[in-house]
Amino acid sequence: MCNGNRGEDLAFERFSLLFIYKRDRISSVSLSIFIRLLLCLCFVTIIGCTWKPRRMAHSGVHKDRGELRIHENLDELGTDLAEYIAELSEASVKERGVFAIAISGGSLIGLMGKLCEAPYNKTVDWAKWYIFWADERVVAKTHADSNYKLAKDGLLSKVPVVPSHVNSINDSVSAEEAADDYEFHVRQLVKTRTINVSDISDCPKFDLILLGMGSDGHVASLFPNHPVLDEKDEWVTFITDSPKSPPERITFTLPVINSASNVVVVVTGESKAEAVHLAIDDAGADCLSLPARLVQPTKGKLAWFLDKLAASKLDGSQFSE
Ligand SMILES: O=C1O[C@H](COP(=O)(O)O)[C@@H](O)[C@H](O)[C@H]1O
Repeated sequence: MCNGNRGEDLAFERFSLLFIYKRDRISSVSLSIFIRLLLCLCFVTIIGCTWKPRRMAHSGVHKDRGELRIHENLDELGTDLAEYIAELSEASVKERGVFAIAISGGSLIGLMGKLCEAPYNKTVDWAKWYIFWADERVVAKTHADSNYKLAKDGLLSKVPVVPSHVNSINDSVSAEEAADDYEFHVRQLVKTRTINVSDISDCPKFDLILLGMGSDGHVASLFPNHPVLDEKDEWVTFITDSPKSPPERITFTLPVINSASNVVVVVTGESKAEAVHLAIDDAGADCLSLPARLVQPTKGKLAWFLDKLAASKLDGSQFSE
């Protein structure tokens, strides 16, 4: 009898312990679920409060002229452009360990200004950037017309790029020599694959070439009806008769521009709306030789960053959302 009671007591004790264990386990599981739900809620609330929708007036893909990103105003264009460049930089650094970017002069530099601000000034891997110029005016680097000076004052001096990665032209020689010298320099960096090489020619394949466009449709220093538009062999050429001052310039040629992995053309303002229309829409035979229209990356991606004014003469029917 005595043993029977002891056995029942033990069984009851075990059952109670099991019950307490299960109850505690169930309550710790529900506590952890509750905490997770609470954290999710906090996260969603924080994101909800800080996220500002990127306002693009219109965005879509043109049937054969690349991606169109049309913005309400310059501020929104600048925000989108900074994010776009930062994403390309990250992808390129991940894939190749470096980011070889060629920039232009003019209004483009001001529109890249948000790259010097948070978060990009901290999050972009600036040490991996190798900077080149798609075109340069052959003037001293201290001259107000210098594309290098423009970029240095407006961008490069504000972010931690490595000075030896800034590949500017030799400004103490003639335009012809400066072009030869720059091409030689680019060739050395293609050999070491700091600049990638095209899969279908021996051309350099820049990770990104950023272009502006003049109201005459010029890009880099490739002006309408100029013989350098036909240059097929040189990577970098020169002109001494630029219709826009200063007359002496060096410029990447079309084969180099069209070999890039990414080409971005940034155009703003009503005065350029007609040239944008000719560069993008099917606007007859006249537009076919416009320099901006000759920008057609063979394998790379082309994107247009426009404000509403520059896009105001576009034929909307030619691109899809
Ligand atoms: O002369 C030049 O002009 C174009 C366009 O300049 P913008 O001020 O009208 O945007 C520029 O992209 C190029 O680099 C520059 O040399």
